[in-house]
Amino acid sequence: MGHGELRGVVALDGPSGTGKSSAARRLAATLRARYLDTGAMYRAITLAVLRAGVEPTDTERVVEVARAAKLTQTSDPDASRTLLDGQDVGAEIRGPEVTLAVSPVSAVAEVRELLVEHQRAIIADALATAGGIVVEGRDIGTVVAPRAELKVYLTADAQARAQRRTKQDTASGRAATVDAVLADVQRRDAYDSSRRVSPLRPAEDAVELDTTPLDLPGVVAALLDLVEQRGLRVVAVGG
Ligand SMILES: Nc1ncnc2c1ncn2[C@@H]1O[C@H](COP(=O)(O)OP(=O)(O)O)[C@@H](O)[C@H]1O
Ligand SMILES: Nc1ccn([C@@H]2O[C@H](COP(=O)(O)OP(=O)(O)O)[C@@H](O)[C@H]2O)c(=O)n1
Repeated sequence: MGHGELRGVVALDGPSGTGKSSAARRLAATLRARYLDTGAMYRAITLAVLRAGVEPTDTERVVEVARAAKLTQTSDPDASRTLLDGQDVGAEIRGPEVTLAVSPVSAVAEVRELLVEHQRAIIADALATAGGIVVEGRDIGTVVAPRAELKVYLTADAQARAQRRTKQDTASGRAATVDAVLADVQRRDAYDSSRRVSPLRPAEDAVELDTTPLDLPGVVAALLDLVEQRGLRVVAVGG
């Protein structure tokens, strides 16, 4: 497999609706690098919990389900797929049931240990085969890849984030009002930031980027600038 133009790990963290997934995917595609959506992995385990009829707050049983689940997360930016027990669950994990239950499931230490180990293996494989990977989530710069070559913490006004999410939900056929989405975004912000294990927060050496006034191409351009400033973009030879 030919190497892309990114050398190393770019860690993108931040709250919901700041543009992590879209920006990370576009950045990775531009640099012919890999892309890892860690939120999709927490969502898939949450789906497994719901399917098993387990309460998201029943820690012991949540851990059992997480251990038994067969999760596959691919890292192709043009076709990022999430498989649970062999089935593509990409659409279902974005639904409201999973969104409502994902924060308590993600707060369980054993669930995080399992997934962090899995994520590190995917990152190691990407570095060996493609040379670079853009990883997005809540704890990438702080826990999953603390030695990432570039860490960016995306922010945006809650109102702007809720508007983006509402538009996205409506476009994918899910009824949503800005008020309801704003309430969900604020609930998850509070839960994810205050949990004991790996709370959402910027790494000390992260660059903060406020995306409120930017459109998506603007965010990607700012990220590309940072990648180039750090000397992480290399010209592919014979790739
Ligand atoms: N800078 C931006 N301006 C406007 N819309 C954006 C911007 N960044 C992302 N979006 C849109 O907002 C929605 C949420 O973005 P997403 O990348 O899923 O955020 P996150 O992964 O941080 O939750 C998507 O529909 C995306 O296209
Ligand atoms: N690295 C990560 C990624 C997601 N998560 C959890 O998973 C949830 C869903 O993440 P996501 O990135 O898919 O959610 P959105 O921001 O796209 O709505 C978050 O609210 C966190 O509770 C986490 O704890 N750690």
